Amino acid sequence: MAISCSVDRDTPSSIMAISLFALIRTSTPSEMLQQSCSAAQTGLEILRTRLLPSTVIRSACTGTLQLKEPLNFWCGGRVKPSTKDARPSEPVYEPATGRVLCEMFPCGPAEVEQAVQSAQSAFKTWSQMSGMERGRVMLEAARIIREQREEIANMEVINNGKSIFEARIDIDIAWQCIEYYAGIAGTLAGQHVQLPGGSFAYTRREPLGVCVGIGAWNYPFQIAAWKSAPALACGNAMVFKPSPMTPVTAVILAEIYAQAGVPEGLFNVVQGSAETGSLLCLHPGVAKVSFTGSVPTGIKIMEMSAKHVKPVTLELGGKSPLIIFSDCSLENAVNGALMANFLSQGEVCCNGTRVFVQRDILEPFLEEVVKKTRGIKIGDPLQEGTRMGALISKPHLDRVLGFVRQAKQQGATVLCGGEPYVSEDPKLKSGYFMSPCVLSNCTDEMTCVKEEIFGPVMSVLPFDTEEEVLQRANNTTFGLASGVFTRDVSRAHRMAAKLQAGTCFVNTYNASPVEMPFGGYKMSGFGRENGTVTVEYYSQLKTVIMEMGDVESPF
Ligand SMILES: NC(=O)c1ccc[n+]([C@@H]2O[C@H](COP(=O)([O-])OP(=O)(O)OC[C@H]3O[C@@H](n4cnc5c(N)ncnc54)[C@H](O)[C@@H]3O)[C@@H](O)[C@H]2O)c1
Ligand SMILES: C[N+](C)(C)CCCC=O
Repeated sequence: MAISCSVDRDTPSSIMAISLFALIRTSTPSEMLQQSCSAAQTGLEILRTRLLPSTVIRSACTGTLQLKEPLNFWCGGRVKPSTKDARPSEPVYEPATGRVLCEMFPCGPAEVEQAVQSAQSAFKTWSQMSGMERGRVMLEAARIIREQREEIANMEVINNGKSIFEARIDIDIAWQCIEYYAGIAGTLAGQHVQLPGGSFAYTRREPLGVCVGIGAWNYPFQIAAWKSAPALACGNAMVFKPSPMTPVTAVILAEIYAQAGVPEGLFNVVQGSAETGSLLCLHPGVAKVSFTGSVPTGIKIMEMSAKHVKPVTLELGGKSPLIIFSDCSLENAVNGALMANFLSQGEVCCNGTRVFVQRDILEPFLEEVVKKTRGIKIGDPLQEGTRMGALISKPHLDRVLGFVRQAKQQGATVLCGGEPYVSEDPKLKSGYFMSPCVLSNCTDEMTCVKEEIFGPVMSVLPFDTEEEVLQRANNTTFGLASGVFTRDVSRAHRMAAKLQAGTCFVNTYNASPVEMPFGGYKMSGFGRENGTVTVEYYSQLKTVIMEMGDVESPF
């Protein structure tokens, strides 16, 4: 650890102006290679950086980091913001402290054009490589992520607010995803079909071209990996737009791909909000849009993509049911309910926030779940013992607290939490923390039971019979995930078959193996991420028909 946390603890009022480049580059800024992009004449300064070996800073402290480096990335390097026609920068906050971490410069039409051109240029090379060749480069990217796991996880924590414990898992899932699709790249193949008279036909699995990825803020690095890994494995290039609230780690992924040896411009990052995202969706040079975010934005993405008949993948929100039968292991069910509600401060799309509990075990369930929820350690997300960090922003925190207030007004009982959490640590006093909340006496009509809260709020609802709970669980426009706790195997399969959701967790919740497809039913979206099926969403099939004889014509 070249600069340790103790430096800051000794001088708590000082801000260590550590640059992100200091974390990941091998040279000083003056030594940095600065080139103009050969792919697109950007007229902007492209800064090519390389990741540091493990002797560099392994961690930064909460409340110390300031990032100065450009966050846009194309033509193989970070791109300095334009001096003319620049859009005003937007502050990016560190959720645990409320401090400004960096400034994000949104991309306008000119920058989006450059990024798309950069991707188009790289696509020409990448799409002509064999799957094995592509897979080898991706394996190297996965290896670098493993090597830089701690640095990337720290960055994720500082930018997103989740605990370091969880961020490490997110980074692991990201490299596993890239490794998985690296393996699949070499297996991509068409089909050969014999036709009459010695003629034959075959299919070619071809890439789509430049794919756009648009991400949400809850899993910034993981979402960038989930979209880029299958896209790149299939031979596509990508322009990725992270959420404006979490712009930091997608750029690190871009640097890692570059260091691993992808062609310059293969994976690009453009920063910005709705305007930048719209420019990407409407760009005629973009072949596909993969979106993760809310339902209302997903609808707009689909509308915009329709203009050029672009295929879309939509990973949207949810209000998933978790159904706990009285024949379950109560201890596992309580742990499952916590996993289903309080990971990443409850900011998880597939969370099982409608917890249906069979009436005869309602009381012991509530007693245990409240006891364990009260024991969740909230605090500095970079501390090892912390299990709940800060929510993403002050407006989002206020919104989540508003849902709790409204639930009380509508008759729910707050059994624990649901309050702003103020840490004794002075540096966290302006952070966006709240205590995890369990609501009882909920009914299906309450807002807290119907709407996605995207915060640490669990609504508990009693039920009596299997038929009744199935009907209530499916009575929603969402369909992302579902969960069942029972020891009855037949019932488990019956429920899994009848629940209208893209995933059903049985006697667990929020497990996320990269081998398994993830995605929604109903308004939670369509298309899938992870698993072999995702190849279908990032490639197209061409049929080639070969006549070996003469052409028989009726004319
Ligand atoms: N199903 C999944 O895999 C999944 C995963 C994570 C989050 N989510 C969902 O995401 C939501 C929370 O994330 P959020 O608040 O960032 O969502 P959001 O819809 O506000 O934004 C998502 C992304 O879309 C961009 N965007 C916003 N308006 C746009 C427009 N008009 N055109 C193009 N891009 C636009 C944003 O800048 C951001 O990058 C929740 O509903 C959650 O359930 C779903
Ligand atoms: C990795 N999890 C926990 C399954 C979350 C997937 C992304 C949803 O927000």
